[in-house]
Amino acid sequence: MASLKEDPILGIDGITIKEEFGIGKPVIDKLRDDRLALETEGTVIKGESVIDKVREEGSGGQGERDMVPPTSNSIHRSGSRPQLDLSKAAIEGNFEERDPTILLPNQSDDISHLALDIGGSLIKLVYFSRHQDRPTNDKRKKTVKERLGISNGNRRSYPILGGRLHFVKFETSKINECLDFISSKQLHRGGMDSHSWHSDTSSNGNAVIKATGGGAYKYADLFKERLGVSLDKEDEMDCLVAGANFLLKAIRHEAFTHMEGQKEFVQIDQNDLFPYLLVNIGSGVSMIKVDGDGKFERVSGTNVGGGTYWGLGRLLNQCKSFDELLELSQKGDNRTIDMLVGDIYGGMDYNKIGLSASTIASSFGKTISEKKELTGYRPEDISLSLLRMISYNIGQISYLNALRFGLKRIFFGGFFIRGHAYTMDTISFAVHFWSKGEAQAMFLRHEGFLGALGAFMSYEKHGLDDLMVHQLVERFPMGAPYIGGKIHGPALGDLNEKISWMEKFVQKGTEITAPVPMASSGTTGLGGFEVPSSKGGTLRSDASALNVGVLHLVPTLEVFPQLADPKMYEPNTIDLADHSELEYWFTVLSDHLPDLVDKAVASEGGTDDSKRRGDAFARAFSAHLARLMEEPAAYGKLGLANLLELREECLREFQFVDAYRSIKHRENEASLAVLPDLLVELDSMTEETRLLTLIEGVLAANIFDWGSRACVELYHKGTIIEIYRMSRNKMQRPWRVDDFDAFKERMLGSGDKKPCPHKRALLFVDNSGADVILGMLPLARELLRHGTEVVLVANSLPALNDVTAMELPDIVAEAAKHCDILRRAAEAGGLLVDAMINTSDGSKENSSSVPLMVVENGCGSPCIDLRQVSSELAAAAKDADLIVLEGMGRALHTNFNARFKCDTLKLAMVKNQRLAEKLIKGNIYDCVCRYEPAS
Ligand SMILES: Nc1ncnc2c1ncn2[C@@H]1O[C@H](COP(=O)(O)OP(=O)(O)O)[C@@H](O)[C@H]1O
Ligand SMILES: CC(C)(COP(=O)(O)O)[C@@H](O)C(=O)NCCC(=O)O
Ligand SMILES: [Mn+2]
Repeated sequence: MASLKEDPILGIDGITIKEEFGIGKPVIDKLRDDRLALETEGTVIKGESVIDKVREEGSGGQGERDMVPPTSNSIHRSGSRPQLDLSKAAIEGNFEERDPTILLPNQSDDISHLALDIGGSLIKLVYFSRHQDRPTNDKRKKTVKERLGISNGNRRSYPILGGRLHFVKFETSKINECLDFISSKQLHRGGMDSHSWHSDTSSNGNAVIKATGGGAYKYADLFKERLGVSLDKEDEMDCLVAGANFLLKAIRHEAFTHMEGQKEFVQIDQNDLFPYLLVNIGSGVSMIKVDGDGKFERVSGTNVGGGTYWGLGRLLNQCKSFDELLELSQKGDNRTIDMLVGDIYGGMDYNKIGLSASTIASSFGKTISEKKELTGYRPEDISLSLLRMISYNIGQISYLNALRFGLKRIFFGGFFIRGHAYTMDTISFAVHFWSKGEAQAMFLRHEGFLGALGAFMSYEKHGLDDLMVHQLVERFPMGAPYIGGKIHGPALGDLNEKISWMEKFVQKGTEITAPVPMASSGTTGLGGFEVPSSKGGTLRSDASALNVGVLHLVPTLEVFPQLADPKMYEPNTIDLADHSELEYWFTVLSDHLPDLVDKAVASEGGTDDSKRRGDAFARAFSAHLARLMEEPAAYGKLGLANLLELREECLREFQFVDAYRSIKHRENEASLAVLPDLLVELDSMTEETRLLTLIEGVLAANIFDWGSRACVELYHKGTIIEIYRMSRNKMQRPWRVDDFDAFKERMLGSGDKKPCPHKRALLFVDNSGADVILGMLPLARELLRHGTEVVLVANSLPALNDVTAMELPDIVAEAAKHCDILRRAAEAGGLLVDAMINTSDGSKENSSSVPLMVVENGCGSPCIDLRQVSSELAAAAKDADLIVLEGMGRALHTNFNARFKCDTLKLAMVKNQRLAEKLIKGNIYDCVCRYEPAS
C-alpha cells in the first residue's frame, strides 16, 4: 500500500505521530493499532480488528456482515422500493401460460386520478398517483415532534394529498392506444378514496372522468363502451386558463423566453401576473386575455395553426409524422420557396421601412415565378417555409391582440411549439419585431398540457390551487419518452421494463448517449433568420414529453424560515449556464460513474440482478447527462445541485436504495471506537483550545467524502487514520476563509464581553463516519455543554456517504454510552426512547439537560435547497439562533452565498481543485470557516 507521505497533491512530506496532531497521541495510536485499512482495489473498505470485534460481539455471524442496523423509521420523499403484499396471491387463468397473471388481492395500488384533454390532433392525459399511507409508528419521531411543538402530523391537516402528477399524450387518431393505457393502469378506477378526493361517481354509480376538448363530446360513447366511464365535460377555455394560471404560479421554472437560440427562465411575480395574453397553438389557435383566476375573455384566434402546418406539410411532403416534418425543416433553406425583399429589390435592403434583403416578402411567393412542379422543390425547404409562414403569422396576430389590450406579456402554449427552438425563435422574433421590443413572447414547459391540467383541477376539493411552489418537486425519471416520440407514454413504470428498454435502446444506437454540442444562434438581424438555428440532423427526442417530468406533490415541504430573503435566495453557487462549468462538471460526473456503479452493485450483494440494474442506471444517467449537455435548460434552470440530486434520484429509480451502506457502516464503527478517547482528550483542554480543536476536527473529518474523486483516490492510498491524521496536520490557520476568531468571541466572549450562549443550534451534518462522529458530534456536545439545544439535521434519504436522519439515532445512542453529556441530552431530546443505554460509569443521574434532537431535512441529495425542507426542520428552525452548515454540498455548492436571519457558521473542506480556485482562490484541501452573524 502506498503511503500518503508520497502524495504529491497533499504536499505532506512526512507523517509524524506527535503532539502536533492536535488531538494528541493516544487516539492515533489506538487507531493505528487497530489497523483500519481501506482496500486498494475493492469496492468496500475492509476493517480488521475493531470492526471485526464489534461484529463478533454484536451479531450472529458471517451472514450479517454487511447488514445495516434495522431501523423502524419510515421517511419518504419520493419513491423507494415498493412493498408487495403477497398474502392470498393467486394465479389467474391458465397455469400453463408462460407469464400468467398473478392476482394480489391485498396489494394496495397507487390511488389514481385522471383528467383528459381530447384535441383535434392529440389527447393529453394528466393523472395523479399516490402510494397508500405507510403507518408510522415511530416513538422517537413523535417525541421530537412534541419537543418542537409540531402538532400531530396528520395528513388530513394538509389541503392536498402527497402524490405525483404524470403527463402523457397520445395521437387522437390512435385513441385505442390511449384507452389501453388507461385501462392497463386502471386510471379510470381511482379517485374513490373517501377522505381525499371528491367521490367521482355519478348518480348511477358509474365512474366519471373530467374531460375537455372537442373529443370529450366526440368520444364520450367510446369511453363508456370501452371503459364504462362517463366523461364530465369541462369548458376548454376555462381549462386552458386554469392550467396556465396554475403552472405560472406553482412551478418555479415554467415560463421562459427563447431568442436567438437562448432559453432563459423568467421569474414570475405571483402578485404581478395579470393581465396577460395566452396564445394556445393547437390544431387551431386561441388567443385569450387573462385578467385573473377564472377571469378571462377569448379575444381572438386563427384557423392557421398547428393543424395547418402538419396538414399542409403532410400533403406537400408525404411525411408520416409531425416530427419527421419538423425534422425536415431543420435542414431547409426557405430562400428557394419564399419571395424575399431582396428578390424584389434586386438584392438590396428596403431600408426606409426597415426591411433587410433577407426578409420574407411573400411566403411561397418564389414558386410562382419558377415553372417547377412540387417535385422540383426540396421537402426540407417546403417544411421550413411553411413553419416560418405559420409561426410569423401567429406571432404577428398575437402582437396585434396584445397591442389592442395594452398587454406586455404573451404566453404561448399548445403542442405546435413542441419545445422546438426554431419555432420559438421565430415567434419571438415576430413579437419583438412588430412591438419594437415592447412586448415579450414567453413559452411554457408544459406547453400542451394546459387544458388537461385545467380539467384535472376542476375536480372539486382537490386543493391543487392552494398548492405552493415549495410543495412541488419535479423529477425526470427515465422511460418511454426516449423511445423517440412514437409512444407518448410516461416513464416506464415497472423496473424490469425500464431495464430491458435501456438495454434495447443502447443496442439500437447511441443517439442520446453521445453528447451533442450546443447549437449556435443563426439570426441575421432585422430580416429574420437565414437558416434554422438548431442545425442538428435529428430532432431532439420528443421535447414535449422529455421536458416535462413527474410532478411530486409534497404538501409537507416548507420554505426554511431562517432565510433572510426567500425571494432572492438562489441555492446554487455554481452557475451551469456558463458552458465551461457545465462541461467540467459533466466530465466529473461521467468519470465518477464506473466507481459509483461498483459501489451500488456491491451494496446489493453483487448479484446478477444488481449488475443489470447498475448497468441500466449508468446508461440512464449518461442519457440524462447527454440530454442536458444538448439542452442545459431542458429540465428547468440547471445548477450543480440539480445534477447531483438527479444522480441520486436515478439510483433510486433503479432501486439502489443506499449505494454506500456498507462503507458508511464500517466507517461509523471505526469512528465510534475512537470517540471515547477523543472526548477524554478534548475534555483535558482549555475552553479556547477545545473550541479551536473542535472546529479543526470538523474540517479535517470532512475529508471523508466518497463523492470527491480526489478523496476516493486518497482512500486507495492510505488507511482511515493516515488520512485523518494527514488531514488534521493540514489544519494550520489561517484557513483560506477564517472567521474563527469572530465565532470564538461570540461563543466564549472576550474582554468584558460575556459569553452569550445560543438558544438553539441547527447542525446540518454531512458524511457518515469520522465526519459526523469525530467532527460534528463533539461540536454538538460542546454546544450542549454551553446550554444550547442542538438539532442534528440530516438527509431524509441516502445520498453518497451522507448520514441520514434514520441512521443518526443509533449513532447517537452508541456515542451516548460513553458520554454523559450526550446521553442526558439525547434522553431529553427523545432520541434514546428505544435504545438500551448502559453508561460507562453506570450512573443513574437524572439531572435535566438541554435536548439533543434529530430531524430530517426532507431531501436526498448531497446539496440542500432551503426553499423546500421538511416541516419538521421548518418547525425546529423557528427558534434557532445558530445554523451550522457543514460540507461541500451544503455549505459550498449550495448556500455559500445564502444569508440567514440568525448566526451562521459554514464549515467545509474544499475537495476539488477547480472549485477551490474559483470560490476561494485557493487549493484543494483548503478549508472554509465562514461565520456570518445574524443579518
Ligand atoms: N406527435 C405529434 N403528432 C401530431 N401533432 C403534433 C405532434 N407533436 C406536435 N404536434 C403539433 O401539435 C398540434 C396539436 O396541438 P395540441 O395543443 O395538442 O392541440 P389539439 O388540442 O388541437 O390537439 C398539431 O396540430 C401539430 O401541429
Ligand atoms: C458530492 C460532493 C458535493 C459531496 O461533498 P460533501 O458535501 O460530502 O463535502 C463533493 O464530493 C463533490 O463536489 N464531488 C464532485 C467533485 C469531485 O469529484 O471533485
Ligand atoms: Mn457528503
